[in-house]
Amino acid sequence: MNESTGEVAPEVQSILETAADRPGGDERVSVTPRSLSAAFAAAERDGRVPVIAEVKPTSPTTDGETDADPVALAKSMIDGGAAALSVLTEPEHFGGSIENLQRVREAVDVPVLRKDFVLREAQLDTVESDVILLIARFLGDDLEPMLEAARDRGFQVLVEVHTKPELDAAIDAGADIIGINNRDLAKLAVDLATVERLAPNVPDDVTLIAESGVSTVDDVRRMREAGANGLLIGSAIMDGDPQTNTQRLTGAE
Ligand SMILES: O=C(O)c1ccccc1NCC(=O)[C@H](O)[C@H](O)COP(=O)(O)O
Repeated sequence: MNESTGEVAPEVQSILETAADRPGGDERVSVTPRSLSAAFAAAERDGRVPVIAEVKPTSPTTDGETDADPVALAKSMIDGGAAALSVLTEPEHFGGSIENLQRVREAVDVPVLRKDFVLREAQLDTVESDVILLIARFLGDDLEPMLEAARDRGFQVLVEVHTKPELDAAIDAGADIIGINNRDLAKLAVDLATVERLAPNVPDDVTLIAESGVSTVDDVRRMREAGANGLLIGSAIMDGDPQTNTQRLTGAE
């Protein structure tokens, strides 16, 4: 783990410890990705808010765990208008799996984000996805080499930030898709003002994604007004009927 991690909630400390122990893939992956920007543009043309809907069986801040079939969940999110999907592959704290990602990506034709805590280059080779998440806080000085290593394999890279220094680091590293996480991993508290505060510092040619804590149509509008090109939404879609929930949120404008 990188020195720059700083203080994090005990749940996140546990996530990082298990992530550090997880092996990488045996062979270098080579991805031909489905374009996230094309998927967002298609959604905009249809009048849908570009939403990356997340298959998230559980999390440290969720009660219980769903045993619903991830492929059925994914298809209902797409029927609800999701432009892209995110699939948790972290097993211990989020109930995710590599198999879930593989099955979902095979079953749909939209871009699929691998949502995990990737800390080392070899972990990029665990499985193919169209987009991969790198979290600036956990990578520190390794962010730029990891971004390059991911792009060399064909991945589109979503770099997640929560603070202005992390945003500056992401921009310096050359990130062209940046997710501002409204969830503070030090306390697990969510504050939508995070996106509002940081978004004005994001260059116009960067695709900006508002992550976490978006529950209502008003939240969607608030994040869009702050400048988000797309939104990553998990709990509010998973809680109840995923198709109806996705339809409500993608139809917010
Ligand atoms: O969701 C959590 O409880 C969580 C706890 C600790 C670290 C990360 C966590 N979430 C990861 C995510 O990035 C979210 O799943 C994603 O942004 C969607 O958030 P939400 O719409 O609030 O479910």
